[in-house]
Amino acid sequence: MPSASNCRLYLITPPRLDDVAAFSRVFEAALKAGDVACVQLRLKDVPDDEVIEAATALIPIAHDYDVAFLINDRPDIAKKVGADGVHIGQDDAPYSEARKLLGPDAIIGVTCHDSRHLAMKAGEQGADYVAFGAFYDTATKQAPTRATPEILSWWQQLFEVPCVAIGGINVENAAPLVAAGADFLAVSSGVWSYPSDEGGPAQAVKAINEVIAATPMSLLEFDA
Ligand SMILES: Cc1ncc(COP(=O)(O)OP(=O)(O)O)c(N)n1
Ligand SMILES: Cc1ncsc1CCOP(=O)(O)O
Ligand SMILES: [Mg+2]
Repeated sequence: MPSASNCRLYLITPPRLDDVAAFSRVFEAALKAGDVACVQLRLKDVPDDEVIEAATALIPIAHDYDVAFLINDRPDIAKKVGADGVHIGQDDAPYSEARKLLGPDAIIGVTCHDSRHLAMKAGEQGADYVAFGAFYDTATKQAPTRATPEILSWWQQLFEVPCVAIGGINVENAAPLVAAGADFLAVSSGVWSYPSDEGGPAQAVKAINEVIAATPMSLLEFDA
């Protein structure tokens, strides 16, 4: 039986930001264009100083729009820059360490790939969300697993902790994940690489919000 979806957009920054001032302008236009619940600063293989510089520029903008700001991989940097939390993967700092460092109010999300077991473990530990993926092909990361939408329906039906869908999500392919029960769609290239002659990232944020608004939740059948 279809019911209204509460799904929201979760932005992941591009993996490199060569010009933080220029990106800040694009970032603000994107946040102005439609609902965004959360932003994750995901700069890979760059010195800490670059992460700190980007976070220092982007956090005030995110907070102006009531958007939570997370740091990828690094609870220590999240604490240092005053971020709202951290996203950790299975090869990053353990959940318990991140929670100890950041305290009870921080948002801590955990990568669970396509694993029910990892998600139940993260949920029991106290994670604020569990992330499943990759749902589609993506050039942003060599994703080690491919998830199917049934895992979202399974999680949505059984647990209170929100679930995030990630991996290759864009305006065209977002709807089945909303219908399957994703609480958040985590999107990077589907927003930042949206063609400028079609309105660029701001238009992508608007269009994904329109897809979310037009898509009721209609949970899939799953194996028990
Ligand atoms: C929301 C969200 N989900 C999954 C990931 C992937 O995290 P991880 O497996 O640690 O890989 P990297 O992002 O660190 O390359 C994520 N970052 N965000
Ligand atoms: C970080 C991450 N983890 C699994 S897929 C992925 C990449 C997300 O970026 P995109 O939305 O561009 O596929
Ligand atoms: Mg990681």
